[in-house]
Amino acid sequence: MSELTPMMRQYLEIKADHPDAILFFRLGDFYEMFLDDAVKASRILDITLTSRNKGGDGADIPLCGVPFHSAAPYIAKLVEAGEKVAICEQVEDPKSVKGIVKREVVKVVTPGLVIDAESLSPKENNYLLSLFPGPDRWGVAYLDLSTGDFRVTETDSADAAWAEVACVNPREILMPLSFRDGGAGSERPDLAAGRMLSYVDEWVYDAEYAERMVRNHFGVASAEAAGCGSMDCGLRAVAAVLHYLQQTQKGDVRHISYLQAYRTQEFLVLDESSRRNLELNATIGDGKRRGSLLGLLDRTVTAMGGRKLKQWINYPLVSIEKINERLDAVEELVADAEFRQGVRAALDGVYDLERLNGRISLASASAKDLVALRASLVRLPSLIALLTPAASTLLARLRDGIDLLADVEELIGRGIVPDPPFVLREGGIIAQGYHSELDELRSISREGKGFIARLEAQEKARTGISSLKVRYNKVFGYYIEVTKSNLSAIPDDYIRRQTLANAERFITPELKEYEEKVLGAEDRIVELEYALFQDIRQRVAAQGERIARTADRLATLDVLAALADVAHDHRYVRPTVDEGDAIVVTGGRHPVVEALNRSERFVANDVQLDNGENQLVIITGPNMAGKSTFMRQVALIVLMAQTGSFVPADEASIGVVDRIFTRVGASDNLARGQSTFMVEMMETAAILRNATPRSLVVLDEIGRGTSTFDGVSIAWAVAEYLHDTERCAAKTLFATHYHELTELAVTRNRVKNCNVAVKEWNDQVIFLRKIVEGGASHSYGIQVARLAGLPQEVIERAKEILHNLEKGEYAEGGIPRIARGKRAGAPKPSPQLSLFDQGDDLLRRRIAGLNIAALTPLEALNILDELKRMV
Ligand SMILES: Nc1ncnc2c1ncn2[C@@H]1O[C@H](COP(=O)(O)OP(=O)(O)OP(=O)(O)O)[C@@H](O)[C@H]1O
Repeated sequence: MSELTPMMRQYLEIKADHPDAILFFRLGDFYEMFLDDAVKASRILDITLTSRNKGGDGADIPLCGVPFHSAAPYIAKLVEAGEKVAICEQVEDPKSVKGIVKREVVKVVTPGLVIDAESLSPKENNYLLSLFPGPDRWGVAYLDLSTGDFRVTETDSADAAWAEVACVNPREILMPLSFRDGGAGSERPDLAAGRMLSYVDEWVYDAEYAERMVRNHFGVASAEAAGCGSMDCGLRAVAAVLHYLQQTQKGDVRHISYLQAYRTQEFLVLDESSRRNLELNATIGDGKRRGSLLGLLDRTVTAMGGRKLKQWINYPLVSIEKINERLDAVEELVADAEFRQGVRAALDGVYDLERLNGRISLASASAKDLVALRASLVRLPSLIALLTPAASTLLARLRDGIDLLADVEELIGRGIVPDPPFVLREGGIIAQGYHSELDELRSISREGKGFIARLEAQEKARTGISSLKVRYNKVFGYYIEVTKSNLSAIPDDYIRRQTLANAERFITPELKEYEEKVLGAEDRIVELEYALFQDIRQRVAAQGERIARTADRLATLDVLAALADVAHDHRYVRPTVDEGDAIVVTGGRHPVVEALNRSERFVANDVQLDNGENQLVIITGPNMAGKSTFMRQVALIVLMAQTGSFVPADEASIGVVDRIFTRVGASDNLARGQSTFMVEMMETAAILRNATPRSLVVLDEIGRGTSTFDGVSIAWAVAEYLHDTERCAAKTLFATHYHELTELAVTRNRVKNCNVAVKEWNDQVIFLRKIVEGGASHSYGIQVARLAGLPQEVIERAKEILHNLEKGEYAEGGIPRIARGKRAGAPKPSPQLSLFDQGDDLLRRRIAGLNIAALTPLEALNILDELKRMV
């Protein structure tokens, strides 16, 4: 080590503090990477890896580099590949007499802290999420550094905390260091996968430190004032985020000025699988946005509106007052098409103010960003004018809360040219008239250039050399060029500088004097422009809170207008949302199936669920009839109503729901090492534990993942439990293929049977898609299998087996009908009896199945004994 060059020593020292990051080590106009970092970076970035003797001991060190001026895309690519990048610059060392000698890390870019990569999709947040597992609660905090959106909550279980992770979908998760080995990350590898896990020292989570951190950052007297309230675990999760920010972002993070604390009870609780099953954000099949509820409703015209809509859909409200406030606003926008379109058009040119604000605050905004901010602000007065007559409380509040930010608009308009260049250091950014010294320098530069043109004419006249040129290059500055044939005519005051093949170059004292003035002015212009730009950017950054508030209001307005637009186009109606206990929907439709499945007209259906006679609705019907679609549609209508959206129905009255649980189909979670059946049972257990009479439960064929007898028994018992247990007597839709369950209605008075009607025609089944009262008589599984293209031979044999099963399994003489032919020497299987036969029926069937003529006396005696025991 002692033989290393000083530079390498410095590199290794810095690297020791950032072992998990690729170090971008500034050397002149390049960022260099060494050793393992170089090997990794050259592979990911596909750039040349070289080696050089920097070790001083003869050892070659691998290295690669990227130009300083165009480093951003390389950094973005590394971060995209899941790496952290520590940017190390030369900084002035106050202790050093010579000036710049020190290098230090000025910023660490991590996947969760990306603010301006192309990979940031406009309508998605890029969250850094922090988990703090306390003894009985979990703190969850998440921040989008690019927008300043910062939220905190607490959950009462690890599952609920991971449900937040699934919903928030962060790129990076912060956890206490003690969880590195086999801790929380390994608890849910499926959710941890694909996200960077970063660990924070335990002491950061110390209550006192956390409180101090939060107070200092938000400049408030207590954590309570910062919005953390009494969330002790939440506070610690927040502190970890702030600590991590301090470690990675050396710059100002003023735009992170507001922490939004929420309690899960303030929202309709949706667990992870319900969000997935209802396809709120993405489809189950291909994980795409198209085909999801969000995909359908997202007609927002701004990126911030898109992000807010996602927030609304994932966190529907439970406050009737707030829901109706949103619905009033949507109604006003639905009713007046001109108003709605006007608002949407006014918002259409508004840029992503949240991200612009983030970049401005983090001093990475370009002049173009400031111009974009101004272009957005310019649109606000006409938007306010449009909103002036708005009557609904929410629209009026938004209108009154939008800050025109006229001072910011004026400053940018006065200071920055309308179409500035991308590169800040090229000049041409600051508008004429903004700064007198700059104007003066510019006129010197202009005049200087004019002087040089005049000088050329003057020298031509003085020397009589018509081909004489005044030119400029970086080495000599301005010079006079005379071709060889004219050399005899040059005056005495010309000083030779360079001889070329055909010409010679000269300077004169007068030319040099002007040159100094012009070039000096130009250098100073670039410097001054940059300083002025930084000053403007800082002054705008100081207004970050105001910009953030206005951005939030514009986003809300955008969401309301988008919901209204969809409602208008798809003929949705305003639901009545109240405290009643009933969900009554007439002519309900599945919003997405209706919109996307154009090959079949959507058949609307009614539903009534309440805590009385219609608490538990058992839905039977063939496969493919539309049971799942119907149940999901009910859940989506409730969810949309509580989001503040109109709903796809002729009429809907929704008694507000506290939770929606869905247990739909088989969702394997092999990554978690659990079987399909296990997951199904765990989800069912969670429902029975957490449902309340105000909840909506959707159960689709539970118990299907095991043997028929076990399955039907579990399904039956679960249904009974949901009916009989007061604590969790939720409004329940229960689809099943076990027709036996329809019997529940006989003994339980809050059970209703429904089925999805079909028509039989020529041994074919025609789906009517209509939900009607009563249980289904048939499964029609075989007909559906035929539709799916099973070979005719298999279909015929299945029918035969079905017939036999229905008629009893044995032919006369005890020959089993299902297996073709007799099994030699095998003991006779006992006849499979219906689960729900009464004891007498068993006896009767056993006797009916006897072929007396074929029995030996001993067999007859044994059977008699068996029958006696049965009695
Ligand atoms: N009301 C409806 N109107 C029009 N098409 C519908 C309707 N309901 C369902 N469909 C169509 O029928 C298809 C099958 O519906 P769904 O999956 O809900 O049936 P299912 O009864 O749950 O079937 P399985 O028991 O096999 O799961 C859907 O993909 C949808 O396109």
